[in-house]
Amino acid sequence: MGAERVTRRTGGRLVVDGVGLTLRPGETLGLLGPNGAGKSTLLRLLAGVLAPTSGVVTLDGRPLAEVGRRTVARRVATVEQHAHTQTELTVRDVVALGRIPHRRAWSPAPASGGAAVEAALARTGLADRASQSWHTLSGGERQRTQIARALAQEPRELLLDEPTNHLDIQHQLELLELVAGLPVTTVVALHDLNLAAMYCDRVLVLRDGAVVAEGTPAAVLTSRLIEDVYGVAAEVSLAHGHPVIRFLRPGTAPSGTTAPGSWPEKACGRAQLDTPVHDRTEI
Ligand SMILES: Nc1ncnc2c1ncn2[C@@H]1O[C@H](COP(=O)(O)OP(=O)(O)OP(=O)(O)O)[C@@H](O)[C@H]1O
Repeated sequence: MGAERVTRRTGGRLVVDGVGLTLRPGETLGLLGPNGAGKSTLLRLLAGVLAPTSGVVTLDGRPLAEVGRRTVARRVATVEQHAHTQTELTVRDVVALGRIPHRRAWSPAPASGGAAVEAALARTGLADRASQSWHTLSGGERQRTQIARALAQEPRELLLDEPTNHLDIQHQLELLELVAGLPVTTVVALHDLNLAAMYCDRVLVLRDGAVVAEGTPAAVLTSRLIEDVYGVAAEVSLAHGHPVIRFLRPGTAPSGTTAPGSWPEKACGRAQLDTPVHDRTEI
């Protein structure tokens, strides 16, 4: 899957601005950037749900329009931020929706949902919830059900929009562990830079719809980039080969120093004032 100079204009504004990307088979690419940067829109363009204003999205080097809707529907699974249903469905029913693109016309759905559905339920820890009504699930359980639906589809490309929303820390880690371990090419929009650093092979940072950085988390997630793109001061260190980001409260100096105006300055005197606040550790 790839994108060549993909642009999307909405409401007279460039929401996605000339994005190019080439996904490597099996990799997990993190899509980063502040609110409104264009992450969700780019995911929808990659999924073929939205059409680019200009540029082209490709699957195996062919434009999506040439590949055909049915093939795209089988190959590419998406998990959007907010899933709703008016219908009374069980967890298993929702997960079984993932099989629809694989069904031949007019063939009935298997009564149990089939092996792919059961495997997806088991992988997401929902097997014992399979008969529960979707409407009674917690936010996190709903999120996991959507992931299970995407897995039941047995896609080759998986597009996830902030899948860790609503999940407690254990389930955030488990979900990304699961996603990163799948033999599936994955693009995942994330707000948590530490999770991106832990689980993504590469990250792509968007700002105002345009790519501002792309590469391994260690190469991209520097304190300078975080300050530049998010306007937030951070210290970045390396642990187990990936960056660990510690955000600093506004006006706080890096560890080992003290920001002017904070209490030790008064206690320790003038020397502390000479430490520049912007001199932060960068890997
Ligand atoms: N249908 C629309 N009409 C007008 N503006 C839109 C439309 N869809 C998206 N936008 C705008 O496009 C920009 C990008 O939105 P998008 O949802 O892609 O950003 P995002 O990076 O996913 O944001 P977030 O992190 O907040 O989810 C936003 O400023 C949004 O308001």
